[in-house]
Formats: sequence, structure tokens, C-alpha cells
Amino acid sequence: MSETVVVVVPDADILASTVAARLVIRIIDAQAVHGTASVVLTGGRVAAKVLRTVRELPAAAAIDWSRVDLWWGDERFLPSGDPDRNETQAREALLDALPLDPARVHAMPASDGPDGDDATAAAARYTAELTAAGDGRVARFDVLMLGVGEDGHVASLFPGHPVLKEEGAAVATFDSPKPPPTRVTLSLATIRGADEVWLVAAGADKAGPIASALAGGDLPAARAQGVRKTLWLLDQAAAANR
Ligand SMILES: O=C(O)[C@H](O)[C@@H](O)[C@H](O)[C@H](O)COP(=O)(O)O
Repeated sequence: MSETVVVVVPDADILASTVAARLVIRIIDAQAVHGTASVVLTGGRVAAKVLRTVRELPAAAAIDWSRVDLWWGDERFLPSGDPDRNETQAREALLDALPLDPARVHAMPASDGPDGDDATAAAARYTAELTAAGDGRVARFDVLMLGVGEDGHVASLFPGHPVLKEEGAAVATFDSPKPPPTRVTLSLATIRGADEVWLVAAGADKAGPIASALAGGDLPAARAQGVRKTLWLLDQAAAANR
């Protein structure tokens, strides 16, 4: 039975440091059990702050970074190295400083990648990569982090969008209300297959959708639940309306 826990901390900086500390421990614990750890990264300001903080944590020295698989929850379908790509942000904030195994860094394809500007083919390629890593099923995720949009979107799953009904492991989406319109995202089913889903949000502009998602309903944020655990990690402003 999946457990839902809501943790509220005073502000965005404290939120980033507590999420970073949790993430480091979660990776250490996953490696103790499986030998490897599998983490799904997200974009946004809080996520960048979390990754910068991981870099400074002494406990991160206990992680064998060469045995960490990194995936992404979604990606803006832009050329490689574009500053608006979540991958670029994560590399700058943390990944470039780590002794990762490049074969375990599963960035979503860019619009100048092997499929060119064909986002559907890029999503199919990512689905194949997820399936290859999981021996025919979608790869196992120890923890999947998500930011929450002001409209209650997670990854690139926007409220009411037809992409919510798609069933591939990773899917292309073309008319996102927030730019850029073309993106690749994990499907809701893939997100719901993660062992733990962490929804991380700070700021008063998130208070409405978070209150609504915590009350149930069908916002994408409400439907993003982990198999074992769903952890809401919020600052006081984001938690204010619940
Ligand atoms: O274009 C996007 O899809 C967004 O960047 C996004 O999904 C982001 O993760 C959330 O909106 C939370 O972002 P913040 O942490 O910056 O509030």
C-alpha cells in the first residue's frame, strides 16, 4: 500500500537543502540494497538548487556515482546544450562535477540528435532505452523527483492535455501551454511505476494547485504517485492553502 507523506519546511533554501540531504541518503540506501541507484531528475528552479546543494554535502562522498542511473522526467525538445534544456541545467548544477558512467546518464534526445526534429521518434527512442534498461519492462526507479507548475502540471503533463492518455513509456507532446511547446515527457503510467515519487515545490504561486492536488482530484500533480511512497516536499508558502 502506497504511503503519502507531506513535509513542510520554512522556505525554499531550507527545502533545497532537505531534499538534497534526502536524495543523498536515498541513493546510498538504494546502492546498499541493489548495488545501483536509479534517479529521475526534473527541471525548474528548486531542482537546480537541490542539485547544487548535493554537490556541497559531505555525505555525497559515500555514493558510488559510477553506479547511479540518471533519467529525466521530461525535456524541452531543443538542441543539445540549449540553456533551456533540463539536461543542460542538471549538468551545470551537478553532473559535470561527478564521476558518473556516461552510459548511465540517460538524457532525453535533443532536437539535433539522431532523430533530428522528430519528437515522436525521439520519445520512441527514449522508450526503447527505458525498456532496454529494464530487461523488457520500463526501468526501475528508486526515486522520481517532480517540480509542480502553477497550473498543477508535473513533468510535461499539463492539466487536461491529451498526452495524459498516452501509453508509451515516454511520449512527445506538441502544444504545451508553457513554452517551448514541443517536449518529451515520461507518461503518467511510467511516473506511477517509480518506487518513490517526490513532488517538490516552493512559493505562493504553487499554493492553489498543491491544495487541490492534496485534496485529490485529477490534476497531473494529484495523479503522480509512487508505488511505495509519495512524498510532498514543500515550503510554507507552497503549503499555505492546504
Ligand atoms: O517548463 C516547465 O515545464 C517547467 O520548468 C517545470 O515543469 C518546472 O519544473 C515546474 O514549473 C517547477 O519549477 P520551479 O521549481 O521553477 O517552480
